[in-house]
Amino acid sequence: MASLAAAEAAVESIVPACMFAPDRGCTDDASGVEGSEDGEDTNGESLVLVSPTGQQYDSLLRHLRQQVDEGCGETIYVVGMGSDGGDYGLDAKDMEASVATVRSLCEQIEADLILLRERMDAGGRIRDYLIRRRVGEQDFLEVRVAVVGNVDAGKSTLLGVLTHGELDNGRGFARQKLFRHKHEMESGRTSSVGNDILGFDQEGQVVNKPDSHGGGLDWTKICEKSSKVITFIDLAGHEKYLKTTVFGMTGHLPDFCMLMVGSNAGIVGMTKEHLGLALALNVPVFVVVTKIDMCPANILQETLKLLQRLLKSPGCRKIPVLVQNTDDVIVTASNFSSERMCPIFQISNVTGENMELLKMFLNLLSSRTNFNNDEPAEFQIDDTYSVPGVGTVVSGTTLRGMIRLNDTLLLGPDPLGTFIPITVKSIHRKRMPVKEVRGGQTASFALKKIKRSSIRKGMVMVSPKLMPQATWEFEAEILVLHHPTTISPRYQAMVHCGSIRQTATILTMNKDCLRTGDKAAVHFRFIKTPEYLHCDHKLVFREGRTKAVGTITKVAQLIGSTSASLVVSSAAPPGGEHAGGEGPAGQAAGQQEDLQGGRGAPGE
Ligand SMILES: Nc1nc2c(ncn2[C@@H]2O[C@H](COP(=O)(O)OP(=O)(O)OP(=O)(O)O)[C@@H](O)[C@H]2O)c(=O)[nH]1
Repeated sequence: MASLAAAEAAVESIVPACMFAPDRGCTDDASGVEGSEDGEDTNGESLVLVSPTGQQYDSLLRHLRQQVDEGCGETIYVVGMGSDGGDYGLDAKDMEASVATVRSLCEQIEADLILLRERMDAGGRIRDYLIRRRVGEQDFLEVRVAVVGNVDAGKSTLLGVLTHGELDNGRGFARQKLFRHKHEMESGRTSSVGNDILGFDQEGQVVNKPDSHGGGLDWTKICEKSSKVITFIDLAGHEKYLKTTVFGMTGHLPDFCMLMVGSNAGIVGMTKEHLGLALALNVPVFVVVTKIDMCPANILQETLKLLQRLLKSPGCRKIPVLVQNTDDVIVTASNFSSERMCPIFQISNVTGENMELLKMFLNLLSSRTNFNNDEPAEFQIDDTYSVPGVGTVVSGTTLRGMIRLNDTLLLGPDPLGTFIPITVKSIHRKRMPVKEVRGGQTASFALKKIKRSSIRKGMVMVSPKLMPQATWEFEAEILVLHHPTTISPRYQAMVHCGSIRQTATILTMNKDCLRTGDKAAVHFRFIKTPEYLHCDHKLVFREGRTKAVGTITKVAQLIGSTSASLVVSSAAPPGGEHAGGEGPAGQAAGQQEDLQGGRGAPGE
């Protein structure tokens, strides 16, 4: 990415992990209450846990519940820390009493308490615990990690090693278990957006147990045994599959991005491109440097040096942190989603060196988005299948709300902007039949009486309460990351927004032309079909080497349906099926759309 490349600053040292104090402990929350209300000193917090009064206990409980909610079901909790965030430590007796208090708090919120580490300070012991809310037998916390990096960085190999528990031979052994398409098997390259899952039990142990004959993984068993499931979105490294990679990053809603770098090859090919994409979409990135078994020490050091320069450059503004032991894992995982920190792991898929640190880190990652189950449901479709004996199946991500069996949702928009009512007849989550799915969960739905050909990626299934509208046009604030010359009205490129992927034309913009580095408010129009869009959604606008990122600011409403039973589509696509780029820019715009802020009132 040009802006990254241009901006690499020569800053040298990698920041040690220890400079980041764990910030998700009980300290600041509870102490804010106890410290001030009860006049405790800075060590008051650690002592409050030893024998809390009824009032203190209630406040500790309230704060723990809030922390766990904010952490989407889990948090790292430090026992023996002062209210100023400093380490104080407790003697064995006080530690025992404090842990008993925390355990009792955990029982109240139905969570497990798992010891991560114990360290000694001048005042005594300090312990970090993982507190994870218990979920039902069929339920688990879900975290999505997009896996990117240049060709040959070892992405598929690492996923093979992690999910199948067997090391690689350096000649492609581990990755064979993941290949899904024949041409990939032949060329050894990943072209599809693949999904692999890694389950962790309450103790943080990997539960994946490949079948001893075929080496296959039983997803149902993994999910049943897991309290946390990491879904890896394995994205292609080769430039020719960039479209798929961008789709994976926008459409599969990753919580985090794992950027893989081959230590011997260094920062080459698509590495910067992929990093830039993650940054543009605000997805926190951690880096895994592979092949350390075969890399001479001086080359590894050079790669690490270039990597940290890139991460610290003004285009990235990250704080690279080398993860070398379990303490570093806990500190980086505790601060990862909130800070600008970028943890860096150095691993070998062949010897397994540092693999345990990476696994521990993955187990401690928590989803970044808190979903409210009471909101009207919204599900975005990122793939469709025809399953023999079942019919049409759509897969995708639940963006919000809950979807239950037999719910009626509106599916659309079709090329006319229409949404049609459909009933959910069966739901699968990670290949398991379930009765409901919630915001943040991926799922597949079997749909009755609908042809696969009438469903596109980018369509949605939403609650009728949302009265969905389709739109041909929208406005976005965009930043041009790279363009060889200048962009002006009528320019066309592919817009990626969530699972939408469609060419759009620039109708107007608030500047005459745009060059690399320019920001502008741009009015776009899709060329083929209207789409279901939201304000504030991130988008990527790209064509060849041209890349821009942005945020939707206004959505023009054109057509839609207002209830499950009422389907309205009075307007034909203005300018015909392929209007964009042909007729004058203003012609279509002049018909009936009016750019409104937000989603506005539903149309008729
Ligand atoms: N010695 C050694 N070889 C490795 C390691 N990781 C991967 N390899 C080898 O590197 C080659 C490329 O690995 P892949 O996993 O296919 O790379 P990729 O990043 O998935 O490549 P694409 O799918 O094309 O994007 C394979 O031959 C692996 O066996 C490692 O840690 N050490």
